[in-house]
Amino acid sequence: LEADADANNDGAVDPVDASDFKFLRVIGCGGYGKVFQVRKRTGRDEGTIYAAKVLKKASVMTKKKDIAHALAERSILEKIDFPFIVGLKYAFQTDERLYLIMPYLGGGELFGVLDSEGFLLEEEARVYIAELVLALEHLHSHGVIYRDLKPENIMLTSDGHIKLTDFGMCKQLEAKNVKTNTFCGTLEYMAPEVITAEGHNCAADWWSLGALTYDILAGRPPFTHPNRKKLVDNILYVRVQYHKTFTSRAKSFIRMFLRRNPDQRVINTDRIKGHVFFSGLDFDDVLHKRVSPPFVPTLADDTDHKYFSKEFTDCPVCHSPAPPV
Ligand SMILES: c1ccc2[nH]c(C3CCN(c4ncnc5[nH]ncc45)CC3)nc2c1
Repeated sequence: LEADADANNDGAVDPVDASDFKFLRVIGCGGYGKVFQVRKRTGRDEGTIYAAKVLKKASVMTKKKDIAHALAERSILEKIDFPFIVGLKYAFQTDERLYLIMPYLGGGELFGVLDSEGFLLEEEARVYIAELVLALEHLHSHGVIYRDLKPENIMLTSDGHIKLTDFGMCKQLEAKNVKTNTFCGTLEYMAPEVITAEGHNCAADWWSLGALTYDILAGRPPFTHPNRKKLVDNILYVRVQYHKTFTSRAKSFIRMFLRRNPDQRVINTDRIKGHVFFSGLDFDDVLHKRVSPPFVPTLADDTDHKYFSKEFTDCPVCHSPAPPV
């Protein structure tokens, strides 16, 4: 794979493998693998900090088609280069593991900001929503449906702008319990047609954007319930309630997307970007990061992991940072 290479000084390419990285700490852990903070030991980018997602093949890819699917999805990521979508810097594999090396995003999850703020004002929220609109527009223009847009997949860079991460390869596999084949991930932002597996297209991502916008403004998703069955029923059948703090333009914006019939959902990005919710916001300024984000992480250095859960970074037992062999 072309991503298995690292141009050296004379332009020749050297293969990259796990030994080219010092594994510093765990920053994410799921049923099918872990994500480590790593430092490159070699090449022109020696010293650079990356996030290394390490996927255990045996536990996730029991069929050749799963491996083919993961590699195909990986090759899409290698070709996508967009300000609000995390890139794939290197990708390589051993017999046991798949390695995806991505730029390290020190700001942690967007919703870490919201956890500390509770909810955002419309003026603040719409900067993030505008960046997400551009990210979805770009993905869809490349024929990629994100399908799993949710808070934990939206990270912040050190300058406070957003990056979409993961693209569902691991999360999709991680979320699907291979034994029962039932989806066990986050349902709150998932479109009805994805939940009922009726097949979906890019409209599913716009539903999720509506649910995310509601959450950022209200401090909770539009559909919640402690019981998963009742949560699904709410998503499929219950009318959305808007607190009186929602402005009419915010309700109008969200209502474009929270329509249960995907054919009635607004998916035209000119109409979306032209909505009064974004009035006064220049999307060319958004694209070129000329619009300041509402929050800029305060990071001491390029390895600062203060916005990552100590459950991972400090756990000495189950998450040893020793390089996976
Ligand atoms: C399987 C198992 C555990 C996982 N943890 C993740 C998260 C971990 C945090 N992420 C990132 N953090 C920092 N820089 C990052 N750059 N790119 C991503 C990233 C996002 C992914 N995905 C997983 C999939």
